[in-house]
Amino acid sequence: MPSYYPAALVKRADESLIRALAPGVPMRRAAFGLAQVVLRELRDHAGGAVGQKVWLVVGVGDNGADALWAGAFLKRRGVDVRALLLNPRRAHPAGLAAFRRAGGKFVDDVPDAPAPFGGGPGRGVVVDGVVGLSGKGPLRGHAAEIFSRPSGHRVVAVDLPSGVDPDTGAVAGPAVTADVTVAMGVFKQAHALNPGRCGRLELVDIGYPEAGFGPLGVLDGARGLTALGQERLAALLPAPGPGDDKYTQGVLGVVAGSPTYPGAGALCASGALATTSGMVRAVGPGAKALVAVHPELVVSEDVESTGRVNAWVLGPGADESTRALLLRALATDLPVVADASALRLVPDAIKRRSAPTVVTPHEREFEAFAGRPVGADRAAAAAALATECGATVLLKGHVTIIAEPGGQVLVNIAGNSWAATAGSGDVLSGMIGALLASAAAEHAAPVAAAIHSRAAALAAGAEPGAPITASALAARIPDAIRSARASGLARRTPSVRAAGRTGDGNAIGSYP
Ligand SMILES: NC(=O)C1=CN([C@@H]2O[C@H](COP(=O)(O)OP(=O)(O)OC[C@H]3O[C@@H](n4cnc5c(N)ncnc54)[C@H](OP(=O)(O)O)[C@@H]3O)[C@@H](O)[C@H]2O)[C@@H](O)CC1
Ligand SMILES: Nc1ncnc2c1ncn2[C@@H]1O[C@H](COP(=O)(O)OP(=O)(O)O)[C@@H](O)[C@H]1O
Repeated sequence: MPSYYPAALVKRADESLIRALAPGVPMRRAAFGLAQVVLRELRDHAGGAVGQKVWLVVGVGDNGADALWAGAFLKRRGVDVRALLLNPRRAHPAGLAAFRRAGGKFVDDVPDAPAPFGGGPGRGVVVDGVVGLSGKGPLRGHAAEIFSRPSGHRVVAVDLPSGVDPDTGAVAGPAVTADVTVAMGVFKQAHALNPGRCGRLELVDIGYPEAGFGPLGVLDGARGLTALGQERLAALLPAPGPGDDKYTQGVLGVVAGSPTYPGAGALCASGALATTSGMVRAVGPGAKALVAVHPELVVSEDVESTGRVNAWVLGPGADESTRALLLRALATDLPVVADASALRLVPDAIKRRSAPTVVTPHEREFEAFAGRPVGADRAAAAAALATECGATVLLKGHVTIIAEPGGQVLVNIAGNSWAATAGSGDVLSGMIGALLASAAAEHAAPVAAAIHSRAAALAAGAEPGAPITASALAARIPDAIRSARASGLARRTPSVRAAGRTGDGNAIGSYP
């Protein structure tokens, strides 16, 4: 079951839900859930709810109606709620009537909170009810003006931050940056693809059956993006058993580092060594320098004289002197991770492969390798390249997209940005390689990405964290694996109502 759905499917599912329940029931549940979140925000950031201010910025659709119904609930709880109707003639009639009946007031603007922007009196909540599932393009007119200036209030988005594309998460102009986004019923793709605009995620149960969508049908078998979750991650992490030795867990060959870039090779090897208790072989002109840093590596001169390996990592820190070696490894029928210099030096040989291949570009490498920029729809761009090349494409970033050649797309939401440091990609490719050589080969890329983000968080330390090096990240891989295995074992299946973004935001799923 995916966890993040395309908007068109959710609209159809909402229609089925309305038919299955009494009309208005899903929306009243949505509004009640929204009101609860706003009350919590007021208590946490404005010192209480009674008498505190909430501004509803209301568009013309059901998203605005959610805001108005929530405003009516809040008014009855003693909150001072005011609605700004962006288009008064087209505002949702029933929502408007409910808000009026509750004694809500109407305003023409949202005043800024008194400076400084600390918590306490004067600071309220602005509810973004401009657009939700049917939103297209940037915010316009008055809505653009309101949400473009930092008002000092907390911003709570209804379902989706307006101005953010519901399916791609792309922003093409003015858009809401929410502190909290209250998703109705199910998460949409933008919740995974643009966490920076969504802020904290809350999910409201509007009546979908908890154990799936069978009775409603519409979302059954749907494609979207699905959270990997702690239990799944823990289950996918390999661990040696009583019958294992260093060979049976998978042997990885690494062609990384060179006289020009010795450091990248060392970092790649550190990622690989920390992710498997099997064996890592270093091959090529950079190998001798690597063994000086990592004595566990088994070194050889070239691909032919290397003992048996189960997978290759090719490219981090490689230079022109490794080209022939890269081509020989690519010519084998073993699984390969092609990263960094390999993508630049031997792109055609990578694209020609029929054996399992993972390419791991960041956006600039993607453009050079694919011959076109990533564009606004990162998931679709990665999916298209994966289909074209018949390879797994791991597009790096805060949200890492992992697209499989068969159309499945996996997503890892880092949850923190400390991994944005030189060399951390080299560590990642080593990690993927180690898993690709192991029994966990099928999910090597998303599992490695999830552990990589977790290791970065551990290296950065407790909030608010501190800058890390790629070496520090690699040093925390064992802790990341240990904690992932432990929390997966401890965690029970979360209920829909309790679910929010998972701590590390790891997701695995498919793209239409
Ligand atoms: N039905 C239910 O029971 C439930 C519904 N739910 C809620 O309904 C929401 C979906 O509501 P919705 O489909 O009515 O559309 P919505 O997103 O409010 O857009 C309205 C109109 O705005 C316009 N517009 C588009 N882009 C724009 C822009 N950039 N700037 C300005 N205007 C723009 C465009 O109209 P147009 O201008 O094209 O005429 C569009 O049709 C969903 O997200 C959830 O919150 C939940 O409570 C669950 C139960
Ligand atoms: N803003 C960010 N938040 C979280 N992770 C990030 C961010 N930017 C980059 N990363 C991660 O850091 C790593 C950087 O890889 P890459 O760009 O190849 O660096 P290098 O080439 O220096 O090793 C990738 O795993 C990527 O997903």
